[in-house]
Amino acid sequence: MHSKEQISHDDYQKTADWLMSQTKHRPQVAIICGSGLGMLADTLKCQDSFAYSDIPGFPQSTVQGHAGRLVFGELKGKTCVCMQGRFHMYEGHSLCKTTFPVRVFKLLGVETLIVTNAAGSLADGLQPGDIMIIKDHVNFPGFVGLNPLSGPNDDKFGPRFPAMSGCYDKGLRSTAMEIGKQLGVAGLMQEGVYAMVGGPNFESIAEARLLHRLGVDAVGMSTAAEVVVATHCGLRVFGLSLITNKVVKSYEDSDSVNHEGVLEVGRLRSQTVQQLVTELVSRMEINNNTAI
Ligand SMILES: O=P(O)(O)O[C@@H]1C[C@H](O)[C@@H](CO)O1
Ligand SMILES: Nc1nc2[nH]cnc2c(=O)[nH]1
Repeated sequence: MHSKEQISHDDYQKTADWLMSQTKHRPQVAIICGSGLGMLADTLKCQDSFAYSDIPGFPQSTVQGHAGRLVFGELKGKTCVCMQGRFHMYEGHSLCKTTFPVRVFKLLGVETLIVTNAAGSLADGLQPGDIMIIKDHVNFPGFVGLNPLSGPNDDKFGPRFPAMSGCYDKGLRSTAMEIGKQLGVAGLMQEGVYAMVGGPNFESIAEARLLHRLGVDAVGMSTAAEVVVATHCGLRVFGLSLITNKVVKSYEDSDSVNHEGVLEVGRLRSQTVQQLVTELVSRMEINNNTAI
């Protein structure tokens, strides 16, 4: 299922055309909300929102904490589109389906993608409630050929062999750290490496130890595939992980992670994440690139 499914340029274009026929908003920034972080969409003014089930070609969200709505609106003078709910491999979607919205955003004229997620920390210095600014990722599904760019390359979006060095924009990362200082939350923030695994199970202790030894700071079940597709089509990317739990690395530790706990930390930190993203969008420079 994962390697065979192909989506044509026309399929992405049809969805983009439908959305442009339904809203006057022409977004410059897209935001993908992670588990428990859907409230980011609530900050948009003059909203037009669409249930995923009403959008032609869109996959459906099946995970608790992912509302399944695409929200357009204004944030600090920038036009944004916000995914209240994302798609994961473990839901049974192919990777090109999980990343379908990213290419639609490109066709809508989006220049910058903000990705957020809930993640478990491997790094000893990252505690639940901390915010990790993603400086790089490890795309584990890609190691075994599960890559959204597999199959014939669509040259209209980008090159066959895209570089991934520098895929998380350095300028946006340092602006975010600066904003953290001004908001008085610098103590909660640090940069780190995110790893995407397939899920849906959380890590065994041996897997956690392996990830830690490999230099992974936080692990989750999304994001890297979206960023690969965004980078391929030339979007500027900013990513953050809300650390919702520590990944258990010791056989003596009786802690155990669950999805409700993940959502709860999302609720507790929602306002801080919202302030950080709002201020980042406010300071962004937009080039007004034309859509493909
Ligand atoms: O959509 P994200 O990556 O934020 O969701 C994480 C990974 C799983 O979907 C879920 C586990 O609680 O949270
Ligand atoms: N794989 C993984 N995903 C998460 N999402 C939130 N916490 C975790 C975690 O500990 N592991």
